[in-house]
Amino acid sequence: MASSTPSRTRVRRYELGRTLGEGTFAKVKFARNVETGENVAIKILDKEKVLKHKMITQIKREISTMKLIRHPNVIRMFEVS
Ligand SMILES: Nc1ncnc2c1ncn2[C@@H]1O[C@H](COP(=O)(O)OP(=O)(O)OP(=O)(O)O)[C@@H](O)[C@H]1O
Repeated sequence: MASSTPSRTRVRRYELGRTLGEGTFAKVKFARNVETGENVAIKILDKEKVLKHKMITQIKREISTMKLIRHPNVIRMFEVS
């Protein structure tokens, strides 16, 4: 029997859901880890915009900072790829 559930876009082990917000260089989407069932926000960078505005160094710095922060009032970054 055919399933009526629409197929969802997958990024590695994450199943993408609705868009939560958009910034200048990225879109943030709701996502679900299909292995653990955990819900997360996934940030997808627009590579062309990042390169055009020479933002790579700043973005790498933001990633390094986020990796260091562990605070109950700050979002936790799980992985970067
Ligand atoms: N962890 C998150 N959970 C839910 N929504 C989020 C999360 N992170 C970002 N968003 C939403 O996505 C939007 C875009 O986030 P992003 O970090 O790309 O840009 P920004 O820092 O808000 O803006 P800019 O990059 O233009 O300075 C945010 O404004 C927010 O609405």
